Amino acid sequence: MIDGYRIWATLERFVNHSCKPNCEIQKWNVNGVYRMAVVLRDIESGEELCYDYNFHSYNMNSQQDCMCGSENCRGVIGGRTQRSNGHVKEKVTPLRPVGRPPKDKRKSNNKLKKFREKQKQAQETIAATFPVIKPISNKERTMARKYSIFLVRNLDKVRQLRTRGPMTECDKEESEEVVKSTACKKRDVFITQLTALKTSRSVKTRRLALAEENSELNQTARLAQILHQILKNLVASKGEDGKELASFLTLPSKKKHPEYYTVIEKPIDFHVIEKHISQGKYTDLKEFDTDINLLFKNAERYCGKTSWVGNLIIKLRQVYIGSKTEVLPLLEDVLGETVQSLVSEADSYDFQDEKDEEDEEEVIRCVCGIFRDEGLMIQCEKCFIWQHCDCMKVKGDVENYLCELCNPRPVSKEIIADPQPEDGTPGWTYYMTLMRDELQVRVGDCVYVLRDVPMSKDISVDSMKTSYKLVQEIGHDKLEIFRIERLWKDGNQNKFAFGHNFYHPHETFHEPSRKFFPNEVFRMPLYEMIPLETIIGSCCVMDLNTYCKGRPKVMRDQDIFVCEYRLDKTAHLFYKISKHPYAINTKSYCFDKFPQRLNPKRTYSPHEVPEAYKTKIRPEKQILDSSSALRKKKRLSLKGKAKDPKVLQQEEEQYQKMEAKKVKEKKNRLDRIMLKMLSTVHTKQRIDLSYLLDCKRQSKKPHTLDV
Ligand SMILES: C[S@@+](CC[C@H](N)C(=O)[O-])C[C@H]1O[C@@H](n2cnc3c(N)ncnc32)[C@H](O)[C@@H]1O
Repeated sequence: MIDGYRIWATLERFVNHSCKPNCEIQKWNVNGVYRMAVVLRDIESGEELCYDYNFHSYNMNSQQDCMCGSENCRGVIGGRTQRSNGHVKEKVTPLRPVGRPPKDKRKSNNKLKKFREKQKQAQETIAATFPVIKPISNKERTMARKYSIFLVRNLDKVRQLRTRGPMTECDKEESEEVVKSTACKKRDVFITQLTALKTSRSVKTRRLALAEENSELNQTARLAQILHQILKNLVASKGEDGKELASFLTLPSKKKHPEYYTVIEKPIDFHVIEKHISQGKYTDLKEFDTDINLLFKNAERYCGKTSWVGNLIIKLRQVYIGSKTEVLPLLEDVLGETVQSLVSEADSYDFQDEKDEEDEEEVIRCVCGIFRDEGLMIQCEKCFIWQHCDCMKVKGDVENYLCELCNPRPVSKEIIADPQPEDGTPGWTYYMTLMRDELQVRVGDCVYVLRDVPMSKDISVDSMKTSYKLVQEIGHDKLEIFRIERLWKDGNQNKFAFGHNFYHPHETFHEPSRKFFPNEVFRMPLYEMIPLETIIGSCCVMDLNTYCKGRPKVMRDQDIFVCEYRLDKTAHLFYKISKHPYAINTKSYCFDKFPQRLNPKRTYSPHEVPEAYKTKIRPEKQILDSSSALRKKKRLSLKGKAKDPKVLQQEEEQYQKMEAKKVKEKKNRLDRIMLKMLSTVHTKQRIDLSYLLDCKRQSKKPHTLDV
């Protein structure tokens, strides 16, 4: 550990940065564990060791000044390859290790070379086949990515090039007009709404108006475009006979089929949904989802699940899920992070649940405690539960097999992994489960791990330093969450686990505006090896979909965490986890499903805004309010001593003057502090904090302080 940010690090943490270093940091893979090595050049006696941090600078405006004193000092620590204030820093040749470059470097260099060659070849082929299309500008590219315009436009172009040769001017105008007219059609409704809203908002500031336009209307309009696309896919999907599947799903005439309207409480069809989209009714995917599912359910209810319409609905559902997944990146762009769960909602509930019900009777209960249907399984003749043959040390062909409860016998709860990992260390035995006293820990489990317990002087036994036996003195908030990926006993029968950590939100680097679930954690790619002694207890980290469905039995609520993202090594960047390893069994014998799926919302925790700041009372007013309360108190205490009303009025006026003077003094002091702060900020990079004064502006004349 060379980063002392989270836990106590090793000696290497004291190595300072230099722009002209005499060491470098290399990453080595030692038995599957990453190690950082400080590799030295020839060092003079007494020479200070230093290496080039080359940090990725998180905040380009507040980089740390470098004091290495070397000739080519870059002035700041790190950011060698980054742009700083618009300039690329001078490139410094890094110190190269002697001999062959590390394996991964060689590989990536080769890959890059191959990729460039392939790219060149592809470009040559394209140039030979088609006339060259003028490359699009950066601005166009950004817009094209955002709205997928590029794809449509170029697809048309390429198609035309293939069929009829180059596009004529006339063709161009035609295709542009089609794109323009559809875009206009979609936008018109919202522009009308926008104008209506603008007129009713004339009292508000322009900035506020802009913000509202961006966050609400713009979002709805962009969402509408995507929903149109999904609906278009649904309506256009065809069955085996070539007929459009959706053509059977239009609402019947009320006169001809009045019975339909007595059976179906909320009739809906694709035309209604399209109308809702065009009117901007859908502000999130959930509302749209509800309507589409209602349409499917109505059809199933009226015609029956097993009818030909029922079969048609199954196909349409698949098209629907496929279309949603296709536009997922666009949806994420418009709606934010929680889209994945919404997209997977329909499939998870409608299909998975049915499947679960079918398999419900097949109960797995094995000594390993793992509820996974894997390897050869055997069923108890008496209680009908299934067990893993490997765990029970039986072969699949045993007749009249009875589990350890129906036929009581001693069984080991430490299950050896079969086969042993190929890259395992010779002399070590790898396990699927191991016992830490009474606690059974399994590969795939999440556990609380105790780390670096400050040792009190009277504890003389060294092994107690990080033992679970000290947990009562530590408190659960000091524990780390750890996913076990390997378990083994070394040659001396010491037990170890290998796996990775999860970070809590406060341990990550994130924008202040990022929201979190209260029990959200993030998967870290830092792997480590821990003695089993350091494991305190079990917990459970779930993917969002399963988290919304229910809870594993025998797991306390406070030990449940939800994880949707993994972090990079620096804990700076968040990546969505597409496939979660170690899926949780959601069958009823080991999982309690909620009657209704949860819909958790992310909040600003752990950056909760103190209550006092949430109220709209301005600090000034608060001071005045509290002082008037004091005065009232005073007056009450003087009750009984009659005073001349004139004297009272004079006193009141005097008091008000004093208060006003105090407020003025405070204001002056604040101005002085702000001006002082301002003088420390680099002139070119001033930060505009004027928005902080917005609430003042609404009631008073504009503030002129340029912060
Ligand atoms: C890993 S620590 C190095 C050890 C640190 N000097 C100490 O005594 O604990 C990194 C910190 O040391 C300081 N530092 C290291 N190299 C520096 C340099 N060239 N110029 C200025 N500060 C430096 C910075 O404060 C930096 O955040």
